[in-house]
This record gives sequence, structure tokens and C-alpha cells, in this order.
Amino acid sequence: MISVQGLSKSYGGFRAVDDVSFVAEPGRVTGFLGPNGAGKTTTMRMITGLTTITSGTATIGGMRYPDIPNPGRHVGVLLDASAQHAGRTGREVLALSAATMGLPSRRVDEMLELVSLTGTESKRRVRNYSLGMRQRLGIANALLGDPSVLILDEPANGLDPAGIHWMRGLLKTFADQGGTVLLSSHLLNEVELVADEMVMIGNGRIVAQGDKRALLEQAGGSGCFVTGEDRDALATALRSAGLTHEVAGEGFRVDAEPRAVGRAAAQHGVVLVDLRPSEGGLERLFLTLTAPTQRDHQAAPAPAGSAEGVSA
Ligand SMILES: Nc1ncnc2c1ncn2[C@@H]1O[C@H](COP(=O)(O)OP(=O)(O)OP(=O)(O)O)[C@@H](O)[C@H]1O
Repeated sequence: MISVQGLSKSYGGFRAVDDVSFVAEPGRVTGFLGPNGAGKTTTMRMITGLTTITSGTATIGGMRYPDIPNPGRHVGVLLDASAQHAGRTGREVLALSAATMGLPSRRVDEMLELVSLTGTESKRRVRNYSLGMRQRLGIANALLGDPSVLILDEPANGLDPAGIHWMRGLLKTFADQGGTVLLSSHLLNEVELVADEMVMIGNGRIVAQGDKRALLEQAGGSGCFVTGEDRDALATALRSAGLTHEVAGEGFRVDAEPRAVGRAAAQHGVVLVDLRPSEGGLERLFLTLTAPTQRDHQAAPAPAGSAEGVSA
């Protein structure tokens, strides 16, 4: 179990992580979700002893990470796949970790096979690895010591669709067998598909947390997402039709059925490139709760003369 209580980190006068508390339980995948710069990596670095804690506590199985003997045998960590020694081959990276942990060298071959790095690729220097290959190597390294806890920062970064699918299966199986998984991402869909529990963070503070289903119920509501060729014209069409909307990615989330949105767009001759029912209130909950920290949201111009325009 990972337990984080009142964890804070200040850089000078800036509070990157502010009084964060949550628990990641065994047998569950806990998704740690937040926009860019929300404080996910900083929190994970504090949990794993890589960044000093300003205040609060973080323990794994009741111990601070730096106090865990032979930590790689208990906790698998992947924080920055690009940070691996560029001059070593993938196999050397794993062999060194295996030796440090007192593991047999056959474990290296098992892990290379698990993450689908071929014999040829494993003999290439890491500097010549693609991002996806580095990520696979990082996952192999995290799993090498057969840990019961996994802490992974954006592990899907750079993986191809098949790789992402494979990783989801791997994490689910790991948790089903009693393991604890803490997985960060700024991509809601990625986390939504694999996580049992969610911890949402924005501007260094927890904005929501709990069982995924409970959060979905809390989010509730219906609606749709729409993207048009001309974003401003689409905003005008929605406003004219009296449809409440807010910026979501390249388009808008609208509190209305797709048909009403399609009609509003048609009346104004706006070409739609995407129109679909909301996949779930979770995305809305996330966007709403983290709205003040969403860069795209801040950057989006409010339609002229609109009071409702771009709402929080
Ligand atoms: N060493 C540091 N010195 C000063 N500020 C820092 C330092 N490390 C992180 N920060 C700041 O702390 C905030 C949180 O950063 P962090 O990397 O934890 O965010 P994140 O949620 O992981 O973002 P992303 O999804 O983009 O990876 C950011 O504003 C970042 O600039």
C-alpha cells in the first residue's frame, strides 16, 4: 500500500504540491491524473525519495522509500524513461539492475521477452532507442525485481496503440494478483480504461478522488463533444441556439444532445468534424475541476459579447 499524507513541496515561494493525501491500495490500479504541471511527477518523486519532502509523509508498505532495504525487490519505479544511461545497451541496463538486486541473469531475458524487446534491440545503445523502446525498457526495469508495488509516471508515453493495450493488460493482471499500482497520466481516457481508483490533481492540490464508478456517478449528466472546422463560428452557433458549452480540447463540450448541436451548426453553415455523445461525465468532471489549470482553457478566447462563452 502507498500512503501519502499531507504531502507538500515548495520551490522557493511556489507550492508545486500542496497538502496532498491519498492511499493506493493493493489489488487496485490507482490513476493519478492532472493537467501538465499539476504536480504528479513531483509527488511521485517525493514518494520514491528522489525529491525532498517539504512537509507531510509518504510511505510504501508502512516504510519511507529510502528506508526500504533492496527497494527494487518491493517497488518498481518508472519515472523518466529518457533518464536511463544512454551509453549502455538495454541489456546492460537491466543486467546492472539485476546484479544490484542480486537477481539471476535469466531474469533479464525474461523481462526483455515480456516487454517485447528483441535480441538485436537489447544490444543497441539506449541513446539509439525510440521513446517507445525506452518506455518498454523502463517497464522491464521496474518489473525486474518482481515487486508488489508499481509507481509509473506516464508509462504510455511513446507506446504505439498495441503497446498501450499490452500495458493496460499487464497492469490489470498485476493488480488482480494483489499488486499495488500508482499510474500517472495527463490523459483521462488512458487512465479511465485501466484504473479502479482515481486521484485528480490540479495546481498541486487534490480536486477529487475515489472509486472510479463513484466518481462517474458524482459526475452524472449527459451531453456531447463537438469540434468544427471553424471554432469561432461554432461557438457563435452554439451561443445563438442558447446551448451552454465549454472549451474541451479542440472543440467544445455542450450540455445538449448531439441532434440539437447538429441543428445549431447546420443553421449557421458550420462544418462539423466531430460530434459524439459524452463518453462519460468523468471527462467533464476532470475538465471542470481542473479548469483553472487547463492551459488550453485559459488560452481560448471568449466569444465576443458572450457571458456564458467559455465557462469554468
Ligand atoms: N526542480 C524544480 N524547481 C522549480 N519548479 C519545479 C521543479 N520541479 C517541478 N517544478 C514545478 O512544479 C510544478 C509541478 O511539476 P510536475 O512535473 O510535478 O507536474 P506534472 O503534473 O508531472 O506535469 P506533466 O503532466 O506535464 O508531466 C510545475 O509548475 C513545475 O514547473
